[in-house]
Amino acid sequence: MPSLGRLHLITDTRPGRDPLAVLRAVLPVAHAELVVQVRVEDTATDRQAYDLTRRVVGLCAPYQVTCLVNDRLHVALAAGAAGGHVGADDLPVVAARQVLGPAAVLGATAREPGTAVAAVHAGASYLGVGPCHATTTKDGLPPAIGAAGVRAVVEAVGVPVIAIGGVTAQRVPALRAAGAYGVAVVGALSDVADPARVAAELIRGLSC
Ligand SMILES: Cc1ncc(COP(=O)(O)OP(=O)(O)O)c(N)n1
Ligand SMILES: Cc1nc(C(=O)O)sc1CCOP(=O)(O)O
Ligand SMILES: [Mg+2]
Repeated sequence: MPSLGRLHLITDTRPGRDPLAVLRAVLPVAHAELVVQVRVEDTATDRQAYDLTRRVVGLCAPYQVTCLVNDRLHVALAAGAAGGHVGADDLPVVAARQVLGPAAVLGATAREPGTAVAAVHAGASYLGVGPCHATTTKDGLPPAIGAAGVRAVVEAVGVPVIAIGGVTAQRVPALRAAGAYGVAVVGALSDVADPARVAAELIRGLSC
């Protein structure tokens, strides 16, 4: 299993966004500290997800950057990604592990310690934990759990915890202090004029 980067860039495929331009800017700054999770809108076709993933895998390869695919594990396998990420509406973690095989990176969403422990027993190699803070990127999320909620999960499991939801460079130190191994971001890198500069700030915070 590849060692896990601490900065997870989740592709922003909302209208008007250019996830590949953001990735091209961030890769030379982040190198192997980066993980890219290809996440497409539910309305996207598998072909669109596959084509985007192939391009991401191709961009990541020279930097030894891990590429994962959200939800659509068949796309991950077909496109040569290193693994995938599943949540409560996706394949159960144990089934996702069967699909991907023992060597793949498999992330699972957990919002509290009980789900987190179950996901690790079922085969998750890391956990996405949140929403840490309010976010406008995704609708329908439960209330933010804050750094304290992240700490509760960290104390319950032995796999890397990736904090997600409203994460900014300013918020990284508190999340790291709570035991987060890394962070996953959409808007922090997609909604800014200079994603390379922000990626460098995020990585500085994650290195402490
Ligand atoms: C790192 C990380 N953490 C959490 C999620 C959310 O996954 P999920 O709950 O399945 O929701 P969708 O992203 O599928 O809408 C994630 N993708 N990555
Ligand atoms: C895709 C996703 N999942 C979340 C969860 O808590 O499960 S929060 C989120 C969106 C994160 O975007 P931003 O960095 O712009 O807040
Ligand atoms: Mg999902």
